[in-house]
Amino acid sequence: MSPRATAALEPAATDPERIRNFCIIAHVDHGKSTLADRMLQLTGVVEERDMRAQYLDRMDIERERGITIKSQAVRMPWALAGDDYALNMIDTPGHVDFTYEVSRSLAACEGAILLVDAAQGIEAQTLANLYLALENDLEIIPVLNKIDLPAADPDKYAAELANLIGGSPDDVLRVSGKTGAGVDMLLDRVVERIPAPKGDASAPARAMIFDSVYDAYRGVVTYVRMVDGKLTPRQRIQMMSTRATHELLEIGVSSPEPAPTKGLGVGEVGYLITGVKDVRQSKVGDTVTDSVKPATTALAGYTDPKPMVFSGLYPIDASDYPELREALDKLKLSDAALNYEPETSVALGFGFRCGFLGLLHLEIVTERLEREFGLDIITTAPSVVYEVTTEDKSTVTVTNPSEFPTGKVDSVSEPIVRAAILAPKDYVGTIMELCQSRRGTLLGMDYLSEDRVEIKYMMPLGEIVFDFFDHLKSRTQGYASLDYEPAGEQQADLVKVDILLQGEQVDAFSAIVHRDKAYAYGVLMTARLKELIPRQQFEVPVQAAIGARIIARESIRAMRKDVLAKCYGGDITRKRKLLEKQKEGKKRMKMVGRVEVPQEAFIAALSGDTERKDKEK
Ligand SMILES: Nc1nc2c(ncn2[C@@H]2O[C@H](COP(=O)(O)OP(=O)(O)OP(=O)(O)O)[C@@H](O)[C@H]2O)c(=O)[nH]1
Repeated sequence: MSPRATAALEPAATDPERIRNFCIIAHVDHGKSTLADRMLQLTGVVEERDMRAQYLDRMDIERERGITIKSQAVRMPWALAGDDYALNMIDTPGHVDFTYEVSRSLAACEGAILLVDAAQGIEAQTLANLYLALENDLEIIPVLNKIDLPAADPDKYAAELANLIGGSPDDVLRVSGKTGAGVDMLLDRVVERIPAPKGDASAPARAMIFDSVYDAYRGVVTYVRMVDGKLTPRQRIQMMSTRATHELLEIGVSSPEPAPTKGLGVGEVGYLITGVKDVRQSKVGDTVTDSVKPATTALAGYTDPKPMVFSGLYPIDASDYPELREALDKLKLSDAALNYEPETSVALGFGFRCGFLGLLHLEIVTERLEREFGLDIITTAPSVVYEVTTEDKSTVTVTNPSEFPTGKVDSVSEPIVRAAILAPKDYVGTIMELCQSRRGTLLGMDYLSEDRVEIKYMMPLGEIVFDFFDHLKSRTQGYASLDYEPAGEQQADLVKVDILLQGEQVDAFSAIVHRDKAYAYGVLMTARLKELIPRQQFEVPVQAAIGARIIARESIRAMRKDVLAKCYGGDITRKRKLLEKQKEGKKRMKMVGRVEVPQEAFIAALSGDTERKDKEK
C-alpha cells in the first residue's frame, strides 16, 4: 500500500469535483486485470494478504480462462497534492463477443486508460475499443504495459500509439502491472486528465444502470452511475422504462467487496439491491429515478444486444431435459443476452434453440452448463440468422437450417460484418487468401507502422463464426488479431443441404451454405456418417441433397448383426444376458426411418470439424 492511499470519502456526500470515473480498455491479454489488481493494492482497498490474482474476475470460469466476462466497478481512494479523491474504476471485457458490455461501461465514465502490451503493440480490439471510447467523448490516457518483459519495445510502440491518437510519444505512460512500476503515476494522471463528472445535485434522482448481476444470496445486484440527485437506503425507486417501483434495500459501493453506504450522490458509481430476482427487471440501459419525485426524461439508453449466432443445445441423456431447462432459466437470470426456446430434433430429441452474441459466448454458456449444473450436452453446428423470401414474397427468419422453407425460394439474405484484421505485413498474402476463400470483399488496408497492417474486409458472418479465427491464428503463427462489427445484410446464393439416411432427412445435419460449397459439405458429411453409423441388416444409402437433387451419396453395406453368434454352447442364461444387453443398447438408438443410429454417432458427426478444414488444407 502506498502512502498516497487515503481515507475513503463518503459516497453520499462527495463533491463531484473529487470524483474520477474511468475504465481500462485493451486488447485481450494485454493485462487489464493485472493492472487493476495493482491499483487495488496500491490504493489500499485490498490488503496484501487478501490479494489474489485477477481479484475482480469473480467467476471461476473467468479466472481459469483468464478472461473477464462481466464488468465490475470498484471505488478506490487516492490523494494528489493534498486533496483526497475517489476513483471509480470499471473493468471491461476485451473479447469481441462482449463489445456491448464495453460500450455500457464506457457510458458510465469520463475517461479511459488505453492499455497496450509493450511487446505486442496495437491489436484489433485496441482499435475497436478506442473508437468506442472516442464515440463516447472520453478522455484517453495512452499507456504501455508489461515494460518489464525482455521483449518489450516501448519506444517503438509509444510512437505507434502517438501516431494513432495524436500527441507526443512522451505522453505515453509506461507501466508494469506485474511489478507495479509506474502505476502510481498512472493514478495521478487519471486525477489530472480525466474530467470530473457533471450533474445537478438538486434535480430529481437519475441513475443509469450499466450492469446487473444475479447473486444467489442477494438477488439482483444492479450497478449504476448516478447522474443527477441522490439515492438513499429505503427510498422507493422507479425503473423509468417499465414504471415498476421497488424499495431500495441496500445501496453502496464496491471497494471491491460490497460496502453499504448512506447513499450515492452526483457522479458516483455503485450498486443497488431491491430484492428482485430476475436481471430482466433491472434492465441494463434503463434509468433509475425516485418514485415520489420522478425525473421527466430518461437518460439515453443502450440498444439491446442482439443474438448473432444460434445453436441447438441438447442433453446427451434425454432424461436431463428438465434439468437443462432449469439450468438455462438460472443462467438467464445473470445473462440477459442469452436467448432460448424449446425445439425438437429427430436425431437428438428434445432440446433448446439458443441465441448467443458470438462463439465465445456459446462456449462459455455450454461450459457453465456442464460445470455448474453437471449437464452433458451436445451443441449443433452454429448458424447465423437468414432472411428467406419465398416466391410468394413472404419472408421467413431462419435461425435453424431445418426451418428453411421447402418451396421455391426467391432470395436469401445473410448478415455481413465489417472485419478488421491486424497483423505483421508478412502475413498479408495468406490473410487475404483466407478472407477470399470465405467470400470476403477487401475494403482497404492501412499501415499503422512500418510493419503492422490493418486489413479491412466485408465478410458474411456465417463464414466467420465457425473456425475462421482458428485458421487466422494458425496461418499467422498467432500474430493476427480480429475484430468485427455488424454491417447489415446482403443477398447471396445460399442453399440448404440436407442429409438423408435411407431417404429420411436427418434434421441436425442440415446446413445453409453457399452454393459453391454445397458439394464439399455433402461429400464430407456423407463420408463421415458412413464411417460412424454401424451396418444394419439392409443396405442404407446416405445422401446429401439440395431440395430433391442428390449431390453426394455413400452407402452403408448390409450386415446381419447376430449377437448370439458368440454363444456356441447351449447356455440359455448367457444367451438371455446378451439379448438383454442388446436391448439396453437399443434404448440409446435413435430411429431415422428404419435405420437405427446410436446417439454417439450423431454426436461424433456433429463435433467433427466443418468442411473447411478439409478444403483448406
Ligand atoms: N510480464 C508481465 N506480464 C503481465 C503484465 N501484466 C499482465 N501480464 C500477464 O499477461 C497475461 C494477461 O493478463 P490479464 O491481466 O489477464 O489480461 P486482461 O487484459 O485482463 O485479459 P482479459 O481479462 O481476457 O481481457 C497474464 O498472464 C498476466 O500475468 C506485466 O506488466 N508484465
